[in-house]
Amino acid sequence: MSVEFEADAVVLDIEGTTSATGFVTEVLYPYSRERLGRLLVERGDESDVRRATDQVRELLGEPEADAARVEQALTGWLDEDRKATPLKTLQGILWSEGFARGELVSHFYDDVVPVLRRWRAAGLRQYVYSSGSVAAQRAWFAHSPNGDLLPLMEGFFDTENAGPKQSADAYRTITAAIAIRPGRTLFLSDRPAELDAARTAGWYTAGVRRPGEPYYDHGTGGHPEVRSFDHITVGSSVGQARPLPETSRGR
Ligand SMILES: CSCCC(=O)C(=O)COP(=O)(O)O
Ligand SMILES: [Mg+2]
Repeated sequence: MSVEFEADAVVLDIEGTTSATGFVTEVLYPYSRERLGRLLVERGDESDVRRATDQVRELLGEPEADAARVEQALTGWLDEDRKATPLKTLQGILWSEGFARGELVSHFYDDVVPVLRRWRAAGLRQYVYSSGSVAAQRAWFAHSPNGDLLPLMEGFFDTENAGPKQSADAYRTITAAIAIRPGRTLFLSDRPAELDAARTAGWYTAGVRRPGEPYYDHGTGGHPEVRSFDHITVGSSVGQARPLPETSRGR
């Protein structure tokens, strides 16, 4: 199915939307699992590590939890794929260093990068909103198989600077930060609950359903559905694209 939107900004989920969940769980997760323990023990004095460790203790309700207990909690959350902010902060540290060392290269579905280049050339403002930390997102875009994609992007949001992805308030926070009206912003995600929250905040939404992804069988919960970025047309008043007729607009 093809859908058309009249928007000035597009905000992208990563896992399941621009990129394969399998790559995240089979490449990135093991990479962080093998290194979390040493990070906690050897670099516990670094401000981001200390902040994340304190957040883990707070979530556990165990202010005295030692590094071993914190690591046990984090690996438990990794196993259940709980997208807890401190886990994502620590993973982001490890992944961004792995990308910088050339040990990791990100993954994008084939349709994504050409479309992002086209939208950017047309003047659309492009952002990311992912459970992965901003550090992880930036490294992901900087170290893609297509080279450095950071110049295509205007900004990055995660659960620390915006809030939980299933809360409408997070999308309101992003709206305030990017200074683009909610009715001119499109969110693309694989998860219906995230799309619901964005729609509650007044954004356009489209559910991305790709074969093999965990949410493929869940439907899009009534949101316009696409199987490829090639099936999305965005008309932008900041770019050169022509305005779309009212009748063909998706929502
Ligand atoms: C480069 S971000 C790493 C992926 C990740 O850890 C994650 O949780 C992505 O979740 P999303 O919100 O993008 O579905
Ligand atoms: Mg996702």
